[in-house]
Amino acid sequence: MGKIWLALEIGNSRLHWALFIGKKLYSAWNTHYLAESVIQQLAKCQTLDHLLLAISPPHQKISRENTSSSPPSPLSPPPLLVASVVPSQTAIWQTYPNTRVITLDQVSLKGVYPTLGIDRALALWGAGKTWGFPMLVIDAGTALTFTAADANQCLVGGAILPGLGLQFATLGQQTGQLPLVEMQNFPSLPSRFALNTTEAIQSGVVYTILAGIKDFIEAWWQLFPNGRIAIKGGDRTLLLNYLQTLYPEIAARLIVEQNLIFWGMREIVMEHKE
Ligand SMILES: Nc1ncnc2c1ncn2[C@@H]1O[C@H](COP(=O)(O)OP(=O)(O)O)[C@@H](O)[C@H]1O
Ligand SMILES: CC(C)(COP(=O)(O)O)[C@@H](O)C(=O)NCCC(=O)O
Ligand SMILES: [K+]
Repeated sequence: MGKIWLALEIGNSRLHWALFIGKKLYSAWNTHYLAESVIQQLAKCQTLDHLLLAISPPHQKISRENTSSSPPSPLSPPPLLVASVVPSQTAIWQTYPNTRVITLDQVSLKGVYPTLGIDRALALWGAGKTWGFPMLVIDAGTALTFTAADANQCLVGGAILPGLGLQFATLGQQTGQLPLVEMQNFPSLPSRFALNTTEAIQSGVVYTILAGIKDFIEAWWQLFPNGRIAIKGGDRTLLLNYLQTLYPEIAARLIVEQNLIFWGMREIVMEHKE
């Protein structure tokens, strides 16, 4: 049985977790940020199951059937590999006794610039190494990002804009009269020319994000006709459903994979295998 390790992607909205056993991704899940007190407790967990319980989302216990019949041996804290774009959170996670923060210099992507988000670099690296370069990654997260690399695994570049949730939140919070629109997983698209405020907000945000995605994808295919595209992030399913309605030929060519960053982290672990 391979070495157990935990991967943690710290995004601006929430935490994304993965439990690896060797190079096998065993389980992946999301949680809110954890309180500092909870993080300090993690170091005291005596078994893996206790640790997993502490970092499980409410009502969903992440566990690993004990393959061994023997009682769980006292746990030395498993390695925790952290990729974070939230410096204040990164600092808190340093208190965990066996933390390894992944930094841009550890990602073998070429041509990166110093402030490139580690999440963008790792997702692109994970997608490219899994499905091949040239690769464009769309991350529908707190921010919606486009990040691309060419056939030589060299950064082509990308773009950053407010994600779906951020756009709705900004309209609701920064205006006097607009409601805070929650985007449940609406099966149907709003009317483009809406006749009520809520639908007008949905239309404005959704159609422009979809048009932007289409525009960047067409520009990508102009540059790299055989370029691949992968999409991750909390809004990926919602946006994919809409793309399937509006631009089915584009939707059909998207690789939908939430765990791109974890594939990128695994590449790094395997590259540096002692
Ligand atoms: N359970 C959820 N909690 C938070 N955001 C969610 C959730 N489900 C979907 N989302 C959507 O996903 C977006 C956050 O995407 P995610 O990839 O989780 O963020 P990040 O990696 O930036 O923290 C939010 O803007 C929101 O629209
Ligand atoms: C753009 C991001 C905030 C996206 O993060 P997320 O939406 O996943 O929380 C993150 O990639 C970041 O902090 N980037 C640094 C700037 C750059 O990539 O150029
Ligand atoms: K993200």
